[in-house]
Amino acid sequence: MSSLPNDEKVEGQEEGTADDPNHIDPRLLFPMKRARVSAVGTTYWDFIQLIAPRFDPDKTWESKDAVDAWCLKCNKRVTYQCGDSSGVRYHVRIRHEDHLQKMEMFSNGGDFNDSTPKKRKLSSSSSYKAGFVPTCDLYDEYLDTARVPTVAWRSFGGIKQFYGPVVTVKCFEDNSRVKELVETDGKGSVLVVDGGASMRCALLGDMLAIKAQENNWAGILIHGCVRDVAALSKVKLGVMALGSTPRKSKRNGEGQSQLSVRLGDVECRPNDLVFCDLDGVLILTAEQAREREQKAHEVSHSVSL
Ligand SMILES: O=C([O-])CC(=O)C(=O)O
Ligand SMILES: [Mg+2]
Repeated sequence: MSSLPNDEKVEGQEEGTADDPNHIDPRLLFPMKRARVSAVGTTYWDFIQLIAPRFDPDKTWESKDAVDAWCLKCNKRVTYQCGDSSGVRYHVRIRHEDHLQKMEMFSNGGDFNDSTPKKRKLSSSSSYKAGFVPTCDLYDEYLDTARVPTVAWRSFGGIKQFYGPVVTVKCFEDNSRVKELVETDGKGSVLVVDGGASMRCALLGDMLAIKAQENNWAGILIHGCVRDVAALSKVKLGVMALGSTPRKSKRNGEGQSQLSVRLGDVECRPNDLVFCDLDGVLILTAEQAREREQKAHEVSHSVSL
């Protein structure tokens, strides 16, 4: 897994670097303090530590400062962003299954306060608990049964990897529907906007992105343009688009939501599950997403019996 793009180079550091995937200066490592403990006393963080942005013996680092995580067993960097441990959970699930099986906590999506694994009702759409998985790992698993739009996406938001069930908007140079939707509760969904690839005006800027972040959208994917690029990069929201332009869009109440939309050479439907990161975009059908969830459920259930 690659490091996050906004990792900073460590100034004045003598050994190791904070952005080398295979080497770390041990002085940069610090434990995750808020790791919740499973029924059998283990956590996802038993051999994974957080990476501080620089060496400072006088500072007590917190998880919000971490630039990524480090697996002490694999000697490998693991993706981590404050508030999002899905990269760590994915790493433990894929590389340290034995540890995971001891934990008995996969069934409740990593919410370790509930120590008794329960049978979980499988949802039809919006609660995919398997967590973020890098798009290249998903591609290797699904090959071309997953949809990968042949589109030169650029990442504009402060969150570089995001995923969620799809809510669609189809519009052309009019962002009325986008504005309406970011003012509603996104429930962790990704807003997929088919803007007809228009480069003439921007369908999103920092104000609408902040609204989306406040209203629990995981991200916004725009087959079109954004603006306010400098400010957008500071908003803790996933935003990917084709490019940017200063020109704003119309707002004449045009456009439709929850239609099947087109992203370059692929179709994207409401309730598909979309994964976005710096490698691009990968879309699973709702059926594939349910199968994933079912598999995760079976693993956890066999563990908890
Ligand atoms: O208001 C718009 O249409 C886009 C924009 O500039 C913003 O969201 O900040
Ligand atoms: Mg603006």
